[in-house]
Amino acid sequence: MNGVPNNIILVGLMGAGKTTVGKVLAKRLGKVFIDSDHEIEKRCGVKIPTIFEMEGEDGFRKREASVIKDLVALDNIVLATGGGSVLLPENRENLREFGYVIYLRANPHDLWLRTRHDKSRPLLNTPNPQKKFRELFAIRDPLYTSIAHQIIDTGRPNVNQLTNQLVMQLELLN
Ligand SMILES: Nc1ncnc2c1ncn2[C@@H]1O[C@H](COP(=O)(O)OP(=O)(O)O)[C@@H](O)[C@H]1O
Ligand SMILES: O=C(O)C1=C[C@@H](OP(=O)(O)O)[C@@H](O)[C@H](O)C1
Ligand SMILES: [Mg+2]
Repeated sequence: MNGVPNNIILVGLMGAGKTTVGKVLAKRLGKVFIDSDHEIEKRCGVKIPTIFEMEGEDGFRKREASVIKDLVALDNIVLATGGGSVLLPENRENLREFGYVIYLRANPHDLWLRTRHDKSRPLLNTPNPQKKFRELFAIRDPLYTSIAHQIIDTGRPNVNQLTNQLVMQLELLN
């Protein structure tokens, strides 16, 4: 591969840091940052909770698959995906082929701590979001792992430390 791969894809559960780390990482690497959720919102003209309200999760997944299919035609980007992007086999294939997939991993408790004040994630709008995170982790951790070229545990370091670590590791790839 010789150094930093052309396209870098961040996957992981809600709160893993895909959007936050992705932005900083793209800047550091001189790549364009794209977030598939922002792209879906741009195309629809409404926010994600509204899409879930109007079309349900299935409707959202169809839009997400269509956006991912278009984004993997680009080049030299850092792509932050939505946490559920790995559910469809079609997306997993597209993402894995597109570039270097990094799974930002965190435990359900830390993910809950990071997201509990943010109301923009419809799947967490339940009486017991901590339980929801445990359930999502059980289903999705194997899916993220199945397409990842690299798995990073995000427990301790802050966003900047994490990005520094990632840049170093990417530069050392061969
Ligand atoms: N490694 C980290 N350490 C501490 N806080 C983090 C870390 N990664 C992300 N966060 C915080 O968690 C929240 C969710 O991050 P975000 O980038 O939106 O996650 P995602 O896009 O994966 O759902 C943000 O407030 C962000 O600052
Ligand atoms: O995990 C999921 O199914 C989702 C994650 C969200 O993105 P983040 O992972 O960036 O929070 C967003 O795509 C939507 O609310 C559904
Ligand atoms: Mg995000």
